[in-house]
Formats: sequence, C-alpha cells, structure tokens
Amino acid sequence: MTKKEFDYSLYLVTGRDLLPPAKDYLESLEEALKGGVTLVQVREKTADTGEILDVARKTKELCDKYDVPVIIDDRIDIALAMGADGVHLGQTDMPVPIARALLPPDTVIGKTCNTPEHVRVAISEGADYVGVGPVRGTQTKKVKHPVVGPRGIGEMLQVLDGTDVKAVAIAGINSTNVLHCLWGSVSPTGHQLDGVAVVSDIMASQDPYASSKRLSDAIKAFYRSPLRTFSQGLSTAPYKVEGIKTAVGSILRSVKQFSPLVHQITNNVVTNQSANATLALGASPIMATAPEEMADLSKVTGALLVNFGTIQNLDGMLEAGRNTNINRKPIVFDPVGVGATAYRRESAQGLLSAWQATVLKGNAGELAAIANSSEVQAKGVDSLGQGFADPASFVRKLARQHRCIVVLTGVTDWVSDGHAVARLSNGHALLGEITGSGCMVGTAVATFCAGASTAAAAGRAADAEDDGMLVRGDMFVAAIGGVLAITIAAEIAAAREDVKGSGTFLPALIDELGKLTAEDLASRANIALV
Ligand SMILES: Nc1ncnc2c1ncn2[C@@H]1O[C@H](COP(=O)(O)OP(=O)(O)OP(=O)(O)O)[C@@H](O)[C@H]1O
Ligand SMILES: Cc1ncsc1CCO
Repeated sequence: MTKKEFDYSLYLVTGRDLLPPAKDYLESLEEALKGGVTLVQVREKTADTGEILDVARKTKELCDKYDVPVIIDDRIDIALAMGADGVHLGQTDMPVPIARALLPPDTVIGKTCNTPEHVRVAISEGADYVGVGPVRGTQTKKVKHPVVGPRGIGEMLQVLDGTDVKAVAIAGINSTNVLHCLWGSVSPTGHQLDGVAVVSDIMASQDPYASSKRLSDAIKAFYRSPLRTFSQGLSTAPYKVEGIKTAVGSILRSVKQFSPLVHQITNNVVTNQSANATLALGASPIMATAPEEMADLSKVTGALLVNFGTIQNLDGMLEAGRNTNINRKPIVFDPVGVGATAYRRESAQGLLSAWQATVLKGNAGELAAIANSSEVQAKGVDSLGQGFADPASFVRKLARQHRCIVVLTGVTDWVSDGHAVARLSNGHALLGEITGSGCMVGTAVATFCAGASTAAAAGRAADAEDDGMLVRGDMFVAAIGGVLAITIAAEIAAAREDVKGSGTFLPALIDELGKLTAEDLASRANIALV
C-alpha cells in the first residue's frame, strides 16, 4: 500500500487500558473494523517492548484482513520490527526528518499539532499528515494544550492550503459531536478535515461495531453532502430577491402550521416581550435555563436562541447548544453587549467553540467585538457611531470565519451566508427607542429558523438516507425572514394613530406581528442582494 491510498476518515486510536471489563482487545478491534474504521493507530504507553510488539503484530495481521493500514504511535523500533504502514509522532517525540531517514521510504509519518505554528513546522519537516487538536476536553489523555475547538482546527487547516498534507482532528470526538467537528472546522478558505481520530467512543464501547458504524455513517454523510453552509444558495441557482420574498412567506406559513417550540435562554430585560413576540408569530416559546433539562428539551424544540444580555446561566447555554447540535436543530446566538466586559468576551468565545451556531446576530459594536475589530465601538449593549465602512464585506467574512449565517443589525440590516449578502432596509426609528428591539429580532430569527427546519424535517421520508446536514432548511432565508418580520411589523405599528411614542409602540408591535402575513412580507420587504 502506498501512502496516497490511506483513507483517514475514521481513524481509530487504540488503548487497551480503555477496554470495558470482559472485552478482548482483538475482538473489539475486529468489531470496529467491521463497523467502518478506515485506519488504526496502535497507542501503547505503558507496556513493555515485547508486549507492544506482540500487540502491534496481531493488530497488523487483523487489519490486513480488512485492508486497513496500521500506524504505530511514537515507537519507530516497533514500526520497523513489524512493518507498520506509518508512525505517529508527538511534539516531543523523534523529529520527522530523523524518523524518515530510519524508516522505509513509503512509511507514512504523522505529527501531532496544537497550533498553526506546529502545522507550519510539520509541513516543512515533510510530515504526511497532521493530527490537529485538542478539539475538546477528553478523559483519555491529560490535555496539555488548551482546547482549540473546531474554529481553532480551521485555523490550522488553512495553513495546509496548497499542500497535500492530510489532517485528522483529535480529542474528545464521538458520534454526538462528530458532525459539529467536521462542519465547524472547515476553514474560511474551504479547507476541510480528511478525517477524525476517535479513541474512547470506540475503544471503551461495549458495542464497538455499533459505535464505529454510527461514526462512519455520519462521516460518510458529511463527505457526501454538497452543502457546506447553512444556506442552499451554493448548491442551487444564485439567490434572487423575488425568490427570497416568496420563501420568507412560506416560512411564516410553516411557523403557523407547525407552531414549533422555540427554546430561548435570554436576558431578564426582554424575556416577556420575546415570549410574546414568539406567540404572536404563531410559534410556542419556552424560556428554560437549567443545564439539567437541556438534553430532554433539545429533542422536542424547533430551534434554540442563546442571548447572553444578562449572563446568569452559562452552563445552561453550553449544554443547550451542545444538545441542540446533537439533535441537528438551529441555534441563534445573540452575544448582547459582548464588548462590554472581558467575561462576556471569554464567554462568547467559549460558547462559539463549544457548539456550532447557525446564526450569529448582533449590532455593529457586538459583531466588531466578536471579530476582534476596533472599527466600531460600543457602550454597554449599544453600538456607537455610524457602523462599518463596508458592512457587506464585514458580514461575508465573519460568516465564513464562523461557518454560519451572520445578521448585522442597525438602521439597515445585513445578512450573509459567507457568499450572498442581503441588505434589508425596512424598520422604523421607534425600534431604536425601545430596549430589546435587537433581542426581538433574535427571537424572530430563531422562530423563522424553527419554522424552516421543522418544515424541512417534515418533508423528509422517515427512512431517508442521512444527508450529513447539521441543520436542515435554508437558514439564510430564515434569518432574512426573522429580520423582516420585526422591521415590517414595526413600520405598520408606527403608522398607527394610537401609537404615540415608545411606550405605546411596543404593544402595537406585538399586535402587528400577530397580524403579519406572507403577503405583507412580500409586498413591503425592501431587499437588495449586494
Ligand atoms: N432608526 C432606525 N430605523 C429603522 N430601523 C431601525 C432603526 N433603529 C433600529 N432599527 C431596527 O431595529 C432592529 C434592532 O436593531 P438594533 O441594531 O437597534 O439592535 P440592538 O442595538 O441590538 O438593540 P437592543 O440592544 O435594544 O436589543 C433592527 O432590525 C433594525 O433594523
Ligand atoms: C439593557 C440590557 N442590558 C442587558 S440586556 C439588555 C437588553 C437590551 O439589549
């Protein structure tokens, strides 16, 4: 087998110490191979040399039957003694060029990398693949380096652009988070992982066949899927304004038809008006914050909104997002006032690497803080000044960076999927005079996302093949729909004779949201694609 024939997609790293009681190593390994493992690394940290050699030989004999290559962790002597297909080297192991000189020329050499700089060095040393991580915390190995999350993996993948060095992500990957890892780690340049390395989800399993099969099915579905964003604009014809107007109307109809549950963890300034806005649109709000209830809730919700205007429940936010990803439902993240304190900035980064947001929404000050840009300043939860000089480029870039739909609010609103950019010019100055109008936009976006994804799920046959999508339905259009719902209802409300100022405006806005129709959206929407 030559180097180029390796399939890195489901890379098993062994560890006999992880086997559950009464499980035999070779028996577990064979079940894992049958389940779809494509590459095996023998990792033995404590056994004597003779024993490691014996395990490695037996591993190779079994893997040969399945035409699966075997890589040895660290021990070049063992690799040489049993004719391994490759070796894997850590940052403190033998340098790649020395290993290369000692090993047969067709031996694949992999290197663990924790930073983009490590990746640069690995390329220059001539590594064939890099094991990049840690993606998340793990129990199998003391993590010496900070968890980088899928976004950090994406930064390392970008360094590999233009090379044929392969990459697998490592640490804490299991069948519940593998799609998030594969999806969220695609670099802004479109560089994706060649596979994922899995340890305990397979090795510690009572049923390694089932565990490997679950992983293998999800991975294959991901690589088969042509869609790499939460919109459908890449795989089909480019968006057109008229098409968007029709599509937002049908999402509003879906919201009313399915009345999805919209789970909202939001701030205590706007909880009540957000719940009422959700009801007015025809969906059903649930404002739940306890981490203990997130696994149950995420199974039945249509979408999740995380708005951290008054952060009191970060653990609930983490759990809610993780579980919502597992159940492949949309997550709208509204990092209210993120620039105001270091705690908010750190919390936002933590949440963005713990789960994959579907829509990231904020005003200019908030999104500038997320992007580490000093172009726009904020005062608490409010954005200062005129906003970005080139909002279209800003939202497109941020969407690519975070692999999600970005909604930038302000007098004009901007929505991007990383490719298309929509400029939305509806709204009324009274929205700027009430607190939480941006928060209500977040709620409406989450409600439209719930409508779109519930309708997409209802349209799928029960036995349809897994499509590898982290979220189903067009989230670019859903995000536009949510913004339009609030801004158009605001225009109608502000024109009413009984509205005398911000105090009478808020209830009128809720009334008009309740009366809003697909036709209102289509006839009043002021959309330009730029
Ligand atoms: N002067 C205005 N004219 C038209 N629309 C406006 C105006 N001000 C705000 N809006 C609309 O109000 C919505 C909320 O946007 P904004 O950027 O004010 O949110 P925000 O700063 O996050 O608000 P908050 O912190 O109060 O929740 C947007 O959809 C925007 O279009
Ligand atoms: C005023 C305020 N403070 C924290 S959240 C919030 C609501 C508007 O964003």
